[in-house]
Amino acid sequence: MASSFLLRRRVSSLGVVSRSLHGNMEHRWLHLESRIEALVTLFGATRKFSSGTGTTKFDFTDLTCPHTWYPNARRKHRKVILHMGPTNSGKTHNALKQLQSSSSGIYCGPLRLLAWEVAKRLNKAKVPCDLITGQEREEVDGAKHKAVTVEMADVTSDYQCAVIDEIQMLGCRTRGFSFTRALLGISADELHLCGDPAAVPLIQEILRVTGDEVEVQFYERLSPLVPMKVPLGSFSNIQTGDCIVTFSRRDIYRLKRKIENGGKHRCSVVYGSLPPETRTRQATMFNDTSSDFDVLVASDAIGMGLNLNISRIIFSTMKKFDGIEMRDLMVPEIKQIAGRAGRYGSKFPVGKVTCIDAEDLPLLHSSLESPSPTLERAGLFPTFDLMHMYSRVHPTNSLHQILEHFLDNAKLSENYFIVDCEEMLKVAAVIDELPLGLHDKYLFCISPVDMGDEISSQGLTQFAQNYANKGIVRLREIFTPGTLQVPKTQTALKELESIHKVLDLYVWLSFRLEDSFPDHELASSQKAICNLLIEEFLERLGWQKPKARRLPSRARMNSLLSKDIRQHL
Ligand SMILES: Nc1ncnc2c1ncn2[C@@H]1O[C@H](COP(=O)(O)OP(=O)(O)OP(=O)(O)O)[C@@H](O)[C@H]1O
Ligand SMILES: [Mg+2]
Repeated sequence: MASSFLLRRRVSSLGVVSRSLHGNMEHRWLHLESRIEALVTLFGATRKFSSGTGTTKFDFTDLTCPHTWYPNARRKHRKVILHMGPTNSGKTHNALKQLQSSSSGIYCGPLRLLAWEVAKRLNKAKVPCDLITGQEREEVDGAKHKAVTVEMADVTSDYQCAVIDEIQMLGCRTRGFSFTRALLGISADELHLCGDPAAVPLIQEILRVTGDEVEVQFYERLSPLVPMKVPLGSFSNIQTGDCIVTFSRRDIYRLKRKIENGGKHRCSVVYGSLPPETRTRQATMFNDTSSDFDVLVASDAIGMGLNLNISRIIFSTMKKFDGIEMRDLMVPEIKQIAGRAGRYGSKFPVGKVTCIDAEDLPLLHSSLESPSPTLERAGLFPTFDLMHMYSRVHPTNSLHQILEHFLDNAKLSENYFIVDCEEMLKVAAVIDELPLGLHDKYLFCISPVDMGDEISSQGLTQFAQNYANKGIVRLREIFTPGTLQVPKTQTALKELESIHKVLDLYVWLSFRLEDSFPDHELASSQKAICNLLIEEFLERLGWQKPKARRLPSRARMNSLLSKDIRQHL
């Protein structure tokens, strides 16, 4: 499988970027320069800015007034409606009703899956809606509505209505700043925020300086959630509609096999590094009562985003490795996951929740009874414009140095924290070696690369090197179509998931540097093939009823793929 990607760690000679190949960038730079001048004006006439002499009185690291970064939104008197309540209480449903009946609008969600679902819902209701995520642009004729992932929220257009879902994520250590940006920056007459009541005081405090009108609506759960007094005990007690929650992929596959070996149930799986398309299809199979897949084994990736017909959530553990240490699950995590059981309107109107081991029950019960701790601060990150202005005054600084400077010196009001940008720093350390402009470097830094994944990080390095050297990155230079296979082991599966991440990264870059990453179609079709091969692996794994295999793998794939994609097989 690894031979599919000829990833090289180093390219010996670094060429000079061909400007002609970057023609489309020139226009963007001119536009950026004028925006920067406008920003300098906006930040106050009393502060002096001089890029020519290298002296300035402008404090770029003063981030105490982030609401002033968004003049469009500040010109509006926004009506902000907070829909606050537990999971499954109809918050998003009600906000979407407003969006649907507005003349123009935008939905911003934390996940691609949520944006897909909203675009589908609006289009079905005959409200044309574009879908825009980092990796998708599906434009619908006449659309005045958009469903986007929060990072893609547009803060330059005007909307009648906007929705930001799962707004409590503004406290997220890494992605919080995107929610803060949407909250402060979206220019809409009506802004609907859906989420956990723990975010209410902070949002009210943040919006105190914007002049917006704020109204809070509290919601109750639409269906009961019953914490069980008894643990699952034996696996023979697993029933149709159960969802077993665990946090490592190894445990997910171990539990799937264990349950399927019992001979009574088949398991769909959902976890973070599965491609989103595969996650959706696994969820669809679980929801479909006519399929064999009646039990779900999942990580906390089900906490948000998927509509699942779960009867009972069963925690296999109440501990999780958070990248640094094994720790107990926190109250909001437990409530978010447990709340998935008993979705309103599904065939399981009462949700139940328990653990495999009796010793975990006290933590489960106490957490479900506790309110989530109040959010204290929202994530913030300097805009690219600020970093660019700083770099004009300190032209020798690398992006890594610029980022570190902002991290070390940022001045913040008490409502904000600077988000963790470890991942960006890792990319910057690689990219700073290349002859690229600041904007290009920044683009690679904010790309959806997983630097903890060796194949994914090597993919990024090679894309950046080829881009810097030649100005054009052909997918075939590092990837040989036709070599992907159904994985036979979990190691091979993990590798295929990583290859999917690299292809996803290519697609992401192709939307931003269209001329330099021209193989958008090929990358998309190879991604689709990865999804099918991963699904084929999942179907082959574990116990199977004799009738379970419907079609031989190649025939099934051909039946699902378009002619365009089949030619790459
Ligand atoms: N008034 C309603 N009529 C019909 N269905 C509804 C209504 N309100 C909510 N639902 C359905 O109930 C389910 C839960 O609603 P919704 O997704 O809005 O909850 P939520 O509070 O946003 O939950 P979460 O915290 O999980 O995001 C959805 O399937 C939704 O379509
Ligand atoms: Mg919701």
